[in-house]
Amino acid sequence: TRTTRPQRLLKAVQDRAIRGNPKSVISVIDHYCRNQEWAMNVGDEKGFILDSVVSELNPQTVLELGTYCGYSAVRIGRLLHSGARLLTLEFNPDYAAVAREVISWAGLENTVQLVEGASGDWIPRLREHFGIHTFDFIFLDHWKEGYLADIKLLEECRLLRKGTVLLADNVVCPGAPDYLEYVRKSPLYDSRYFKSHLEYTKAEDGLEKSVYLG
Ligand SMILES: O=C(NCCNC(=O)c1cc(-c2ccc(F)cc2)cc(O)c1O)c1cc(O)ncn1
Ligand SMILES: [Mg+2]
Repeated sequence: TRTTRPQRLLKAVQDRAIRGNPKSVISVIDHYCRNQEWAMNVGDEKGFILDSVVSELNPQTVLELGTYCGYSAVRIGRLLHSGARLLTLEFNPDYAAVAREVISWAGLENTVQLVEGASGDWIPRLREHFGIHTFDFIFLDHWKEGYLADIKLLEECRLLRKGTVLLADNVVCPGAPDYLEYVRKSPLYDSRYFKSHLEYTKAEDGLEKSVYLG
């Protein structure tokens, strides 16, 4: 049977990227998705904004919702200082299998931990299962319809603290209107939109950065 898009992306990484070199994994994926086959990675343009938010924050505990092929896990993981950890949740087992290989090829298996399952099931168990108190940084890039429910769950589970930064991908395309309305209206958040483009295209998209005020 035919290979899947994530499997073809992984083959490009294994054929073309340097093992243990996150920068080369990122550039191979971006070149492949721009020139051969589009894929829903956050990409280089929005990735540059993601990099600047992470670098400025220098977080110790990071949560990513929606791993897909592991591109943003590698982007974030490469910037974390020793001792810092990224926990990334992926529901789709086929995506998770590819992402584990991409994260390992980048040499980030000790920094990035991939957990398979639904975010709604895992969020209430993160504290007792992984000994996490609160997150410094959260990147939302999974089901767009799930963004709002999941941040409300994170609030309920007291996994946010004063100053926790949430960065949400695709708030314009495909869009997350209920999430945007909530973070922009709620007194619990200070929110700002970073205008950009849908990965590897000219269509508008952007990232919403929301600081939890607690
Ligand atoms: O779809 C699941 N995850 C991907 C979420 N991400 C996206 O959907 C996504 C989509 C797009 C996108 C934009 C324009 C377009 F024309 C087509 C797709 C871009 C992005 O940057 C994304 O991040 C999923 C499945 C499942 O069974 N269980 C849990 N999650
Ligand atoms: Mg996305």
